[in-house]
Amino acid sequence: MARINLKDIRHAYMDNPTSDDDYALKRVDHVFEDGGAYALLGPSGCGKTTLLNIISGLLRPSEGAIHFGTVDVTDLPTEARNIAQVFQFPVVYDTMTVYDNLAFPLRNRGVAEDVVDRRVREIIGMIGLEDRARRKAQGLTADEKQKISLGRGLARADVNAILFDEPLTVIDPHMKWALRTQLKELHRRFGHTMVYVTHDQTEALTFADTVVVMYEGEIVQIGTPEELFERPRHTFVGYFIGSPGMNLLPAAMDGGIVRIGGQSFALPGMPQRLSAKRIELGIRPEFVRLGREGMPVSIAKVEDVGRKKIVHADLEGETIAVVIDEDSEVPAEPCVAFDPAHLNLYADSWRVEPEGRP
Ligand SMILES: Nc1ncnc2c1ncn2[C@@H]1O[C@H](COP(=O)(O)OP(=O)(O)OP(=O)(O)O)[C@@H](O)[C@H]1O
Repeated sequence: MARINLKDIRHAYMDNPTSDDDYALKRVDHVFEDGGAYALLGPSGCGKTTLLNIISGLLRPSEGAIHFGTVDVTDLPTEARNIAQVFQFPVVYDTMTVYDNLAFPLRNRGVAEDVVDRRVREIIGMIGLEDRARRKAQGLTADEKQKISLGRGLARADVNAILFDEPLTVIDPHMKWALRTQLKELHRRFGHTMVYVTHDQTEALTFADTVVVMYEGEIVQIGTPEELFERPRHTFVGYFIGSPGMNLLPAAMDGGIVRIGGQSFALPGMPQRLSAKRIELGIRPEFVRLGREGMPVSIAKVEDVGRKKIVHADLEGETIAVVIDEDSEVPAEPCVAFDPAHLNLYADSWRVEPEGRP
């Protein structure tokens, strides 16, 4: 296992990049701690796979260096980095049995056959393929083959890190949940450094202790699932995490007072003035109260989503989402009020950090 240190990494796929926009990765300076479970989360094209390929050695960064522990691996090929990788689509030996596929990475390293057997049995149980152990991979479903790929990635105990690139794409939704839980359990037991790429927030938030959110080639926030929910550092995180995402309302600020429409909010720890082109007030739909007091709204739509309802309303020309319990009623003359403890202020998309508070 190893601590992975990405030192001032930038990457451009084109020759002679000139502006920031020419870089698929603008600048990444970050440490993945030894034994941590990390998710790289972000929309398509934000640079997740580029970053993962730099860690695995499939790609050499245009600038910067990468260290595994104390070793500079920037110029080392993948084979020399001692990592396991699981890709989006199955990589299995069709003519080998499920058992031999899982044993392969261990036998390849000369691990004693009794240790191989113990480990392979453990992994086969974990991926739920006990009854297929002696069958050739050929003829298995894509779903089953991907479980073999996952199992192969987990087989060796002595790797520096295990890298997963959207590994559950071909797995059916029910099994996804089970495998994610097992991966987490495995992480707890063996303590591998794991980096897991996904564009699915549920996958990221349930798998990882720390989520690295990427947007347009940059890391916009690194935090626990709670931090990303409570205090999104960037409006993109507010919008991307949560279902529905955070409400962002155009605001003005003067003398430390934030205004939206006719309403004023005194937020503790805010500067007196902000020199930003765009100021927004962010509040999660879960922290908006719908009742008879506050700012009047008109209701556009009410969605029933199981145990909750999502109310979409119009507040002074802006659409706002509110989450209420399924048995709550929408009042005749509805108003919204914001829980001040959960208000976030954004200047040009970045959170204004209150002085003396997190
Ligand atoms: N081989 C390549 N040559 C040129 N541009 C590339 C190459 N690979 C990726 N890119 C570009 O780099 C940017 C980042 O791509 P990357 O695949 O890292 O994003 P991603 O977040 O992993 O997206 P996805 O989830 O769709 O795989 C994108 O604009 C993409 O078009």
